[in-house]
Parts: sequence; C-alpha cells; structure tokens
Amino acid sequence: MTESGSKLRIFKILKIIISSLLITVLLLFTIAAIRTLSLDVNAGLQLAHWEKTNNKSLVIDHHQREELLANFKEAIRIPTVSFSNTESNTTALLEFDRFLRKAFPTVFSSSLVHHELVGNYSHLFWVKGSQPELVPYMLLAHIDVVPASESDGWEAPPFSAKEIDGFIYGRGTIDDKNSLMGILQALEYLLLKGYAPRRGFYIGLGHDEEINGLNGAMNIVRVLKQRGVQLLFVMDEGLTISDGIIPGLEGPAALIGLSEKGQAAVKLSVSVAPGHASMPPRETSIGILATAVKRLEDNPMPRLFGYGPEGDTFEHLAHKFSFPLKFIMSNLWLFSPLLSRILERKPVSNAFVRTTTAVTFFNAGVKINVIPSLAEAYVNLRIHSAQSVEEVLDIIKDTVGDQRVKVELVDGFDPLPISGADEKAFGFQIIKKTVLDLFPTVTVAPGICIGNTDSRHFVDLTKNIYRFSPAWFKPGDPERFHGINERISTKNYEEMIVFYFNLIQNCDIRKLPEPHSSVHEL
Ligand SMILES: CCCCCCCC/C=C\CCCCCCCC(=O)N[C@@H](CC(N)=O)C(=O)O
Ligand SMILES: [Zn+2]
Ligand SMILES: [Zn+2]
Repeated sequence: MTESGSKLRIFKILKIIISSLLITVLLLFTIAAIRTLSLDVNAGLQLAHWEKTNNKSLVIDHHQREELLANFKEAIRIPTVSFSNTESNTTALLEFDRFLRKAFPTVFSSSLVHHELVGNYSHLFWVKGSQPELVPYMLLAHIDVVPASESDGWEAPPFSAKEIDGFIYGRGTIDDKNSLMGILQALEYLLLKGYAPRRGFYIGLGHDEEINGLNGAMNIVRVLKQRGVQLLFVMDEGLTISDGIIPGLEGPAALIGLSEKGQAAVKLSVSVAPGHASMPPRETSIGILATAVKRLEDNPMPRLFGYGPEGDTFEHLAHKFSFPLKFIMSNLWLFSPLLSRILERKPVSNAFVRTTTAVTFFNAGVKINVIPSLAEAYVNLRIHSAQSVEEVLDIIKDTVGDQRVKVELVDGFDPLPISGADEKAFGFQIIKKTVLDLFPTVTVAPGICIGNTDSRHFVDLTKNIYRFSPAWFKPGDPERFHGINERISTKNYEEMIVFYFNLIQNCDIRKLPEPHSSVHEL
C-alpha cells in the first residue's frame, strides 16, 4: 500500500471512531434528556380516592396550647440521660414514668388502652381496635437522651426547656421527646374526643435507645413475639423534613427512612514492651496507632452513592431541582460519580455517599516518663446499604496495613433491610398522605436513615419499618442532633401533635386506594 493510501485508511478509521463517539454521546444525552422530562415517580396515590377516616380534626385553643407546651417542657426538664452502655439515670426514668401518668390521664385510664412497663422503665401501650381483623401497626419513640453539658456552649441550660424566640431549647427536643410527647398528646386528644380506632395499634417507648435498646426495645419485641404479634408497619424516629439542607432543592422535602445504615465498633490496638522514656524506640505504641488512625482518616471508604436507597431519594426529588441539577438528578445512572463528589464535601451529605469512619476513643499512656505498652483506639463505622460488616473490616485491615496493629470487631450489625415505598406499601403511603395533607408544599421521598434507631430490633415482627418524624430541619439543625442548642419551635411541636393525631386516624382505612384509580376518574 502507498503512503497516501495508508494515510487515507487511518483517516477513515479515525472518522468512524469519532462519529461513533459522537453518536454515543448524542444517544446518552437524548436518553438523559428524555429521563429528565419524563421521570416522575411522585404521582403515586395522591389523586386516588381515599376512604375517609380522619373524621376528627384538631384545632388547638389557647388553653390547650399552654397545657401541651407545659407538658412538653416538663418532659425535657427530666434528665433521662443514658450515660454509657451500663449507666442510665434510673431516678429520672422513674420520675418520667410518674410524669407521663400525670400528663396523659386519659391515655392511662381509658378502657381502650392497655399499658404495661417492660424492662422496668420502658412503656408498651396497646390501643384496641374495633376491627380485630385489621393488622395492627406500631409507633415508637424513646425516653432517654444523650448527655449534654451547658459548658459546651448552649444558649440555655440543656435541661431547662427555656423558650427563646419561639423555640424550646433542651436535650430531647428533637431526639426524641418531641415524637414521644407528640404521640401521647395526640392520643390523649383523640380519646378525649371520643375516638375509638378501627385498627388497633401499639406504642412503644424505649428507655435505652441511645445505648442500643438492649433492655427497652429488645424486651418489647420479646413480649410481642411471645404473644404472636405481627405488625403491618412500624414507624420510629429518623429522617425529618429538610428545608434548605439539600443544596439546589427547591422547597422542603420529607424523607422517610426505608432502612438504616449498619454499624460497627472496631478496636485498634498496639502492644509493645514498656520501657524508660529516656531510651525510646523509634516508634512507640502511640505513634504506630496514630499512623493507623491517620491512614483511616486519609482513606475514606469507597463511594457507594446510588447503590442504596439514597439513589431513590434523588430520583424522587429530581423534579424539584432546577437545571442543570434536575438533569443530573434524573440521570444518576450517568452522573452518580459526579454527584458523589459534590455530596461528600459536607459531613451530613457525605453520610449518604459511603460507610463513614469516626475515631471516637483514643487511649494510651500511664506516666510522662514511661513508654506505654498499650495504645487503643475505637472506630465507629456507619455502614452503607451496599456493604457488610465483614467487607468493612477487611477494608480497615488493608488500609491500616500494619501487622503490629491488631484490628478487632467489638460489635456490629449489617445495614437493615429496605422497606417498601411503592403504591402497595401501607405504612409508607399513610405517612406520605399524612405529611402532604398537613404540609402541601413538601415533597415526600424515600430515604436512608444515617443513624440507628430502636426500630431495627423489630425486623422479625414486620418487613415494613419507616424512620420519620415531622420535625422541620433548616440549615444548622442537623448539627443540633446530639450537639449543642438542640431545639424545636413551639409551632413545629404543635404540628407534630396534629401529624400523629391525623396519622392514627388515617391508619383506620381498611386498604389503600387502588393504584392509578385517579387516572380512571379524571
Ligand atoms: C443529602 C441528603 C441530606 C438530607 C439531610 C438529612 C438530615 C439528617 C439529619 C439528622 C439525622 C440523624 C439520624 C436520626 C436518627 C438517629 C438516632 C440516634 O441518635 N441513634 C443513635 C443510637 C443508636 N440506637 O445506635 C446512633 O448512634 O445512631
Ligand atoms: Zn433518637
Ligand atoms: Zn439520639
């Protein structure tokens, strides 16, 4: 072949490659554009014909407002702190028991309600339904709170329940006495109005959620199992209504947690021979451990955004983003690597991208002039839905890459199963309807709960566990969770009561409306 002939051949091949590339890009772009314009996973059952069950409405008058706020503040003032896995404030737990009986006299005296103490301080209520064939559901909340110290920078003492500019400040105002008090206050009002449910339901109030629910939630589950109870769904704390927290999203979004991340507690330890500080080895146990910890912090777990329920969250919210974000969110199959990199920049959104690694304890050393024989660190990992405890442990060992560092799993569990969110998922649809009736501007989407809840102990009683409370979170609020200046607005607390008041009645429908029935009606 002549030189000009081979040049022509190369030119032809290049032309074919370039045009194939262009066609592929064009094709991908067309698919992406079609998805952007057509993706609407939100229509759901909202236009369908719902059986009406919420006959009683709640209009809170001045006297009730004063009373419900006084009750809530009193709940916050009782320091029901879980300090450590073995230490709780049992005096406060007993006081809380007395307080509940005083605050909700109708709940505790109604012939429809059966109440019992479980594990000494947890409460289990059974509210009898008039139609026993309807499978019961369960609402969960917890009594205990994490410690709080005013010296950390609180604007008001953490157990004062002080009201400042329409907000009640205090430990437990969003985690989780708002749900607990909201549920019981709603039930108190319903019973006072002569309400009797068709569908029976349980309320479980654990006293040790912040230390894994071993005596509270786990015993409640044991009692229910002994009685052969199966639940239609469980609703617990978890995700909330986010307003201005998801960058680029127009309007508020209520994320309902379909699952929760797994968790692992991993111990790293280094043992060496102790010795005199005047003749130190090149590396001490502290130095070796510090390097291991630094390696873990410098090498975060892999990005897994889009491989768990968080992908669904953004698909559901896509239509609420403006261009070009709308285009990106509608096409996670193409853009999830890009979105992961944006989301990982902030701790809250990073938690949705990967298994997170937090070094929470670091102990070593006994005396200034002694080379310590032992250095220990504990790492708390929150495991992404697409990983397991075992996989995470292997990655830690690889990343540490030092045989002198012993890596041990202290405790852990895999990510929780993913509950349904389709048009047949009773719990999800009821929560969604109740949110939309009360907050019509909110977009409801499935989500993944990045923290753990008592509800994880209920997996044998139901496949349908939802983690949501109608607390409004604005920028800066996620940091209040277990942090300083935890607070809730008095307006939002009232909304929570109305939410549970309506939710309980909405659960009385025998079955969900037929999917797409709206289409036939229109
Ligand atoms: C990109 C999307 C952003 C969406 C923003 C969501 C904001 C979420 C903010 C806070 C959620 C916090 C998690 C709630 C449940 C936590 C319950 C808890 O504290 N559990 C403890 C104790 C336990 N049972 O293990 C925990 O350590 O997880
Ligand atoms: Zn909580
Ligand atoms: Zn908590």
